[in-house]
Amino acid sequence: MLSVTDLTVSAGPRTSPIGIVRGVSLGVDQGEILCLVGESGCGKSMTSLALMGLLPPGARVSGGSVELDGHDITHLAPHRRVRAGRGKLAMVFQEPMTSLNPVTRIGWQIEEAVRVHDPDANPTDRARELLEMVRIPDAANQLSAYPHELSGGMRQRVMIAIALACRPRVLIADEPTTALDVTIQRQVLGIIRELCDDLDMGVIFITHDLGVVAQIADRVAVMYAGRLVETGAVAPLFRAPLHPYTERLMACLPDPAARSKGFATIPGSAPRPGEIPDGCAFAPRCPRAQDVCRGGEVPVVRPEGGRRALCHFPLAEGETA
Ligand SMILES: Nc1ncnc2c1ncn2[C@@H]1O[C@H](COP(=O)(O)OP(=O)(O)OP(=O)(O)O)[C@@H](O)[C@H]1O
Repeated sequence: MLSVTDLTVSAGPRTSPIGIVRGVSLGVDQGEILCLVGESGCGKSMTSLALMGLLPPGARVSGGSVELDGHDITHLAPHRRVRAGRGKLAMVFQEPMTSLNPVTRIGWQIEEAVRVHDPDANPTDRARELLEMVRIPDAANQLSAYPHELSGGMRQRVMIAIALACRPRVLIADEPTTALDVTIQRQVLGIIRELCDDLDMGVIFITHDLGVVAQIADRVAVMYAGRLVETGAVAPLFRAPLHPYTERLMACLPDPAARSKGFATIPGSAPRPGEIPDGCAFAPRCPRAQDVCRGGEVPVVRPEGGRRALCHFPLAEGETA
């Protein structure tokens, strides 16, 4: 349904551009949740903003394509997407308080989105229906609430309701539960899963939390230094990661049983755009790296099951980096 091919996002002068997102290819199907995971600064948000046509000033799509339902929307400005009826991608951000207008009732804010995207619908009825879809109790009365009168979890549900106003084919959720405590986080993840199934909608869920990935993902795309280094279905990827970065990232998950051993970390830090080394960008931090990793093209490994990894020395099942 959404097909991204070789997407490249650059910043800086056109004569010497800096690559932020480097040749990302991914697809999302109806009723599927794809989790995009990686360390801070690896390009997750810039990828999603490029898909939405909402890149900040200074950053631009410099290559590749984005197709939604077979239509090329790569360079379509947001208002043109709405006019062309191709605004069927919606996004939810991390902190709802910065997206909601604090001095306007939430009902009015949802109705505003309905008027733009669904002009034939009765705005108040549809706003109530959207609040019910995100399981806000007593939806009719909650329409008159101001954002500060709602909890963080309820505010994030309102943001999801606004995103659903355009009846999206694909919902992009950028760390929507990071600011929530674990019980509320679980509720919001449950709502996103249900909406994905009930509306047959694709979801790209961005997170750096592998615990969240395990709860919600159908497929996972692991990003490092602007590139997808591994993609695959969630269960085989967790059971036997192919890329040393994926395996090291998973080893960093806190394990209460091994508390006395302290926290695992990946030594060093991810390179910033403009400072990414040739060859495999993870090589300087990779325990398996050899000379061949430090220059030239990195081969694509494609074992069975639609999996894919970029690595000279992928891991066998049970092996650690
Ligand atoms: N307007 C901009 N111009 C140039 N570079 C930018 C701009 N905005 C962000 N960047 C850079 O792009 C890189 C990727 O940022 P991005 O926000 O996509 O990372 P991320 O993986 O989403 O991180 P986080 O998990 O912290 O949100 C970062 O190195 C950031 O400094």
